[in-house]
Amino acid sequence: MTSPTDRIRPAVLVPRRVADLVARFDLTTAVPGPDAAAEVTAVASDNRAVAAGDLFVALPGARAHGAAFAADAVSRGAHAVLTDPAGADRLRDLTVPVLVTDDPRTLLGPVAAWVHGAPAERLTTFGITGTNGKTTTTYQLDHLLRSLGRRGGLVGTVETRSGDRVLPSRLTTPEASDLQAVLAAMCEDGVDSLSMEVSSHAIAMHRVDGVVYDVAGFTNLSQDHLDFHGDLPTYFAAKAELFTPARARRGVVVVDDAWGERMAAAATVSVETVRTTAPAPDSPAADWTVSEVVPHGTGSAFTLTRTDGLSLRTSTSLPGHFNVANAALAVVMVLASGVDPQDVVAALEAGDGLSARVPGRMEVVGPGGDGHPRVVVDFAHNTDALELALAALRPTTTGRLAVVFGATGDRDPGKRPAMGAAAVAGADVVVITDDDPHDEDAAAVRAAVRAGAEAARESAAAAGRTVTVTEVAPRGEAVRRAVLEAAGTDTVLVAGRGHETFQEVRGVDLELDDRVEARAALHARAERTPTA
Ligand SMILES: CC(=O)N[C@H]1[C@@H](OP(=O)(O)OP(=O)(O)OC[C@H]2O[C@@H](n3ccc(=O)[nH]c3=O)[C@H](O)[C@@H]2O)O[C@H](CO)[C@@H](O)[C@@H]1O[C@H](C)C(=O)N[C@@H](C)C(=O)N[C@H](CCC(=O)O)C(=O)O
Ligand SMILES: Nc1ncnc2c1ncn2[C@@H]1O[C@H](COP(=O)(O)OP(=O)(O)OP(=O)(O)O)[C@@H](O)[C@H]1O
Repeated sequence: MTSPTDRIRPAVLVPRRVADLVARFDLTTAVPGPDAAAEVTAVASDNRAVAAGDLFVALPGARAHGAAFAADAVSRGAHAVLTDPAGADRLRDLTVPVLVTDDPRTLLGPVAAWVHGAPAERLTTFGITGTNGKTTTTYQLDHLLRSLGRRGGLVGTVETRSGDRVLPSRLTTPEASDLQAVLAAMCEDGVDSLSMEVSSHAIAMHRVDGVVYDVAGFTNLSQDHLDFHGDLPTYFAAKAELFTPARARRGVVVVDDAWGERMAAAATVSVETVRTTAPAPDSPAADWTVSEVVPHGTGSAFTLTRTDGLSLRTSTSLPGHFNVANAALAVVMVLASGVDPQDVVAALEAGDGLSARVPGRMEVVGPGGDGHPRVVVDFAHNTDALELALAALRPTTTGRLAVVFGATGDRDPGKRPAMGAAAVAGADVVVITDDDPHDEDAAAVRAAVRAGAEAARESAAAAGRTVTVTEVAPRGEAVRRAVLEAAGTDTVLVAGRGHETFQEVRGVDLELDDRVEARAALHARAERTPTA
């Protein structure tokens, strides 16, 4: 698990005078005031990540005030502290300059960008938001950019990549100070193009302040993260901010859902729209449409056409129509950045389309055959994604479709019964287990999911469909049983955790990787039936 102290930082740091920082950002100073010679070389907002020469930014938070950690930050070598008036009140005895502003969170990104020499301006930057599809689309984008001969850098839920430096992620979008340091490292590593996920939390928490994306992309919006945003319109509004001049130069919006239409209408930067499904009768025409979608290997081939007739045909190896939408978004974002369409066509041909491997996203860990089920691990952890993942696997499943999944503790309880119902609607065998219980009672979370599943099962039974619903914990055992009990023609979808390698139970990280569990179960099955 990535520790809170792990960071990718540039190796070469340029000192900045604290006095210049004060002047540039209109800061006030508390005793002892900036010593004219004081300099900082980087920025940290967590004391555990402070290196000698840093500016420590002590932020007020929901759980703590960063000022509580300022003395430790100074003992680790921080040259100055930036905080709010409440923080400054607690720091009268510090021996380094204490700089004050009313809302330091909104300055963290711009200050870190200034300290690192505005690294985002030295990269072509692509930022993707949306409830589902951000990770997949960033990998597809990165794949296409590399096929174009670009040197891609990546930031997202799975990992951060700068040249040869790779760091597993703790957050989808890192804290502003860490993000600016990564972008500076990318410049140092010769990266020229950034593909990154921008979560709604990140926008609301100012983590991407200090970046204006060359192209912003929107995948879709459905119920998620309401524990943080409160309601869907507020969640939407956080994402819509990405399509304003403060955050992007232009945008590409998938308008398959009504939220996409709203996003395109709300955008105050120039936006191109992409539609991959049949439009509702009164929908405006999209700038790009997807047609002629046919199965292609494990995924799909499709044609993408602009209203002026420009057209290209390509493919993705990732299963499901939603991955066609992600792929189309990636292509149009690259075109929107100004790359010549002929170069894009050539790169798609050279790079096998958008066939990026995305860890834990529709990842086939057992292809099926020889009497064994197909086993797929996916990150679907909300209702919409679960429905779509099941729908993506149904057409290629000749036997039963089984799903193993759970809901997260301490997060949006409203989605638990809905996920249970979605599983019953899409699968024949439903195995309810644990996701990350966090501090909640895991059995209570399962019971809430089960309530939705049982209600849906009864309705399905009334309509003549038989669905089996069971509850199995711990998760490893649930995966094992589902795989062992499946028939050779079945598909088992293990949903919700994707690439994750730890499960958090009451503050303890337990090792758990669905792909490892699934492979072990397939192995046990092969041992049990050597010539099935
Ligand atoms: C709601 C939210 O996003 N909160 C984030 C926020 O917390 P906070 O402002 O309440 O900060 P806090 O924990 O009270 O700490 C206050 C300050 O003290 C500092 N501190 C704290 C402890 C310590 O020992 N030393 C220290 O210096 C912290 O770095 C912070 O600057 O700032 C913290 C520091 O950066 C984050 O760790 C924390 O993320 C929490 C843990 C989190 O789980 N966030 C999730 C929900 C999130 O952001 N998810 C999205 C993706 C969602 C998705 O699409 O799936 C993401 O982008 O990852
Ligand atoms: N365009 C899409 N529409 C709906 N569902 C999708 C789409 N793309 C992927 N999914 C589903 O959502 C899951 C998460 O996909 P992905 O990791 O690419 O999205 P994400 O936005 O990064 O999610 P998160 O923010 O939760 O990490 C996938 O495992 C898949 O089941």
